[in-house]
Amino acid sequence: MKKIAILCSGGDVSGMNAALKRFVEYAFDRGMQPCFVENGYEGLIDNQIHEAGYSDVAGIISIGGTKIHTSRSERFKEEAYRRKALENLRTHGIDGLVILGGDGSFKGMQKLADESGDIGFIGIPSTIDNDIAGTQYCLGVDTALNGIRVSIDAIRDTASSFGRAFVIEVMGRECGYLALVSALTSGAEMCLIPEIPYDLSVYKEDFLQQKKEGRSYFIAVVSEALKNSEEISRWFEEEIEVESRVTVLGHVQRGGIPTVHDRLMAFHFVTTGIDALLGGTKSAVVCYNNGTFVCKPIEKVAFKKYYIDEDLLKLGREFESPQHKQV
Ligand SMILES: Nc1ncnc2c1ncn2[C@@H]1O[C@H](COP(=O)(O)OP(=O)(O)O)[C@@H](O)[C@H]1O
Ligand SMILES: O=P(O)(O)OC[C@H]1O[C@](O)(COP(=O)(O)O)[C@@H](O)[C@@H]1O
Repeated sequence: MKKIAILCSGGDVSGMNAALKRFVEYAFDRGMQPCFVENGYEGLIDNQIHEAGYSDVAGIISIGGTKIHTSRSERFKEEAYRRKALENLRTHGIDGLVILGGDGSFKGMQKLADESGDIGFIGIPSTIDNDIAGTQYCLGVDTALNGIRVSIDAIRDTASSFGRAFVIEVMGRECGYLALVSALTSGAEMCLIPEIPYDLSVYKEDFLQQKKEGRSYFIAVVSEALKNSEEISRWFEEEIEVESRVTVLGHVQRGGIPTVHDRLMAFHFVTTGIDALLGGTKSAVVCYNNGTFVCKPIEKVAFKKYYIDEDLLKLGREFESPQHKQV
């Protein structure tokens, strides 16, 4: 292998820049020329490909987002545009491509790999949603969770001062992982995610009892997938008789200084990915499980449903059982 490239696709995450830095430095270490594809699959189609050097990655490790930009590309779903993308890779003499993205990006990568034959493709799970089957961890999740924690801690200050209920809507697309872990680690009273059926009448009995015992405020964390934040807020006002506000955390969850954990994970993901390309892998996704990084075929990753770990779900189910917490 002489030349390898990297691109970012789908939602950006904090830690992508650390991955770019490792990519450039490790490619040079292994005697290859690293290249950047700007702007995800859109840039691949439009030939936004250039060689990268040490100066391109100097000072970016502590910055969120991605220096080479990302995109969601409708054109890439059409074979004619993917043919153009492959032509561009060949023109630049690129033997391997590393793709930082989520399962959508990997589905696109699979098509590209099937249509290519000679170029190697490696996916690195990168999404704050942590919703990719086959890997326990996706790059960016730790930074997102820590950002959410800071927001919920701050909301608790005003919630307790006013004696209000706050319904905090957390991202995750169809997956409740971010909401569940955030609710558990911020000491929320309520957690609603698509993976756990809930019964508001059980919450009602518990919350009214807690109110009697002196609780004056509530924190509810709800997954964006349920699309019911306003409804839950009204429920607090009407059924629990406590003033309520909704906070949609939104895209603040996608930014911020990458945590140490995400920087380190970026290094391991990229190292494993480049080693796999050098070992002749033509198409795979780097997965992290129980402390180990391994490459798995895309079909075991992108086309399977992700399930939240059962131990976490068990903890999540405890939100609905009456706890009569004292404040
Ligand atoms: N079935 C598919 N075939 C080809 N390309 C796809 C497919 N699904 C997604 N992609 C490409 O991957 C990009 C990123 O996917 P998306 O689902 O938006 O984000 P993520 O990779 O984070 O899940 C899409 O904009 C599209 O270009
Ligand atoms: O930034 P956009 O395009 O509005 O998309 C929002 C979605 O992107 C995410 O932040 C991340 O999703 P992906 O990593 O799968 O792209 C989701 O949690 C959210 O639903």
